[in-house]
Amino acid sequence: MRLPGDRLVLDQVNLTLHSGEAMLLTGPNGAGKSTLLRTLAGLRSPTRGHVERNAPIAWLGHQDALKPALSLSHNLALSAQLSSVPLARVLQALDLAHLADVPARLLSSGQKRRAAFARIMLSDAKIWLLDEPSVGLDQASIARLGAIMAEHRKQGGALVATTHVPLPLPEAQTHQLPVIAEDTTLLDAFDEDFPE
Ligand SMILES: Nc1ncnc2c1ncn2[C@@H]1O[C@H](COP(=O)(O)OP(=O)(O)OP(=O)(O)O)[C@@H](O)[C@H]1O
Repeated sequence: MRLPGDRLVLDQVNLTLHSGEAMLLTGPNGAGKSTLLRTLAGLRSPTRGHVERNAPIAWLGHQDALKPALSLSHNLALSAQLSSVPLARVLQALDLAHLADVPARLLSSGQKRRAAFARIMLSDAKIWLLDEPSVGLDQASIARLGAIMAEHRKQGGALVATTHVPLPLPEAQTHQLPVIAEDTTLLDAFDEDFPE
């Protein structure tokens, strides 16, 4: 994968994920974990090669995408309306039920992260693509996330997660990405993204 500035971040990546499986993308800052995940999601096209997806995907990015003035349950209302999973069950699984009527602006960062994860659970998608899902979560919440991800796999789902910390994902494949590009090429990328 080449980014603006002719920056090579991913080279010779070959991954396969089956139903029930999980994959962790690891590597240092800047190695290309998010870029690979965005490519898997179809948010970016690979310079060479291709991605085959044969099931719907749900995407958890770095932004929690909550409207500050709306309550947690209002923020999730549209996803809940389209979902086959009851919102109450999702809120309970994420220990968010007691916060349903609280405006999102009053939630802590870990609570916001769990709220963003609620959308994933409500998506009905078979493939979950999770960019650093545990950021801001305490140990109990990470364990809860582990149980939710295990249940998703048990139901035939699959997931790919980027992470800098160990996640409770038994029998997950780990794909470690190396840093390929020098950071100095970023300046060229900047010029290309924002021409004068
Ligand atoms: N649109 C872009 N244009 C140019 N370079 C980019 C662009 N997006 C990302 N990069 C560069 O590509 C490299 C990989 O970025 P990416 O965000 O995928 O890394 P990462 O492994 O997820 O890092 P982190 O662990 O810090 O989240 C970085 O050096 C980044 O600066």
